Amino acid sequence: MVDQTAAIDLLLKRNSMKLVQAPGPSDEELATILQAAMTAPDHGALRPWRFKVIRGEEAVQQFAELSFKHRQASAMPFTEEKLASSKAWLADVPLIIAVAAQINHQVIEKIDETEQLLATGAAMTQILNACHFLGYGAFWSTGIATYIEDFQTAIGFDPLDYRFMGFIAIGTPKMAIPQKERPNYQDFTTMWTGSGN
Ligand SMILES: Cc1cc2nc3c(=O)[nH]c(=O)nc-3n(C[C@H](O)[C@H](O)[C@H](O)COP(=O)(O)O)c2cc1C
Repeated sequence: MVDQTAAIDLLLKRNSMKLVQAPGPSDEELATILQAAMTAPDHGALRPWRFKVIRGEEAVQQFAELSFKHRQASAMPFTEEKLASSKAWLADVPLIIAVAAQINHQVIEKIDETEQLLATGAAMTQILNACHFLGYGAFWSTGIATYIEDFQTAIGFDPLDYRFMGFIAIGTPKMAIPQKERPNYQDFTTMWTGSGN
């Protein structure tokens, strides 16, 4: 029996956590996290999301080095300070899931690119939620080289076919995750009661 109050309480407490370390999710937990992404809303059941799992020290470091190489060769290289802090961050991350939307051009008149991006973003949110539910820290980043086309191609997301949406760094939180003060939904919400209002 699902404890609905506990489930909602947990959902309301979701926070991103950037500072993570090993251990990352087990094989079984990783499967659960990725399966959670399959529950994302998805117009036309296109399943536009594509995931690349980058797991373990060697793979994560190769991904990091490739990102930094492209960033430093770009028109907007990091400062030495920013480079050092970004390297220090990724040095401890045990798992990265890089995500792209594979755009289906056949259906684009009915289900446009924005909708396909939204479905992929929703899948990424489900990954964040699943990590949180399992007690892992997770952080969605579009930093470093995410928007550099040569980097996108290098990791297998050729921009002709894919829209790279960034990566999620996942692991054991390095410290208790601080609970953020969230805005009140009422500040973002009005009632619409008909055209007379
Ligand atoms: C599409 C997207 C890209 C993001 N990219 C970055 C990023 O590159 N750097 C960063 O500091 N935060 C980035 N964030 C924000 C963090 O993932 C996180 O949401 C933020 O720190 C607020 O924490 P919260 O999720 O607990 O509210 C991004 C969020 C989204 C949705």
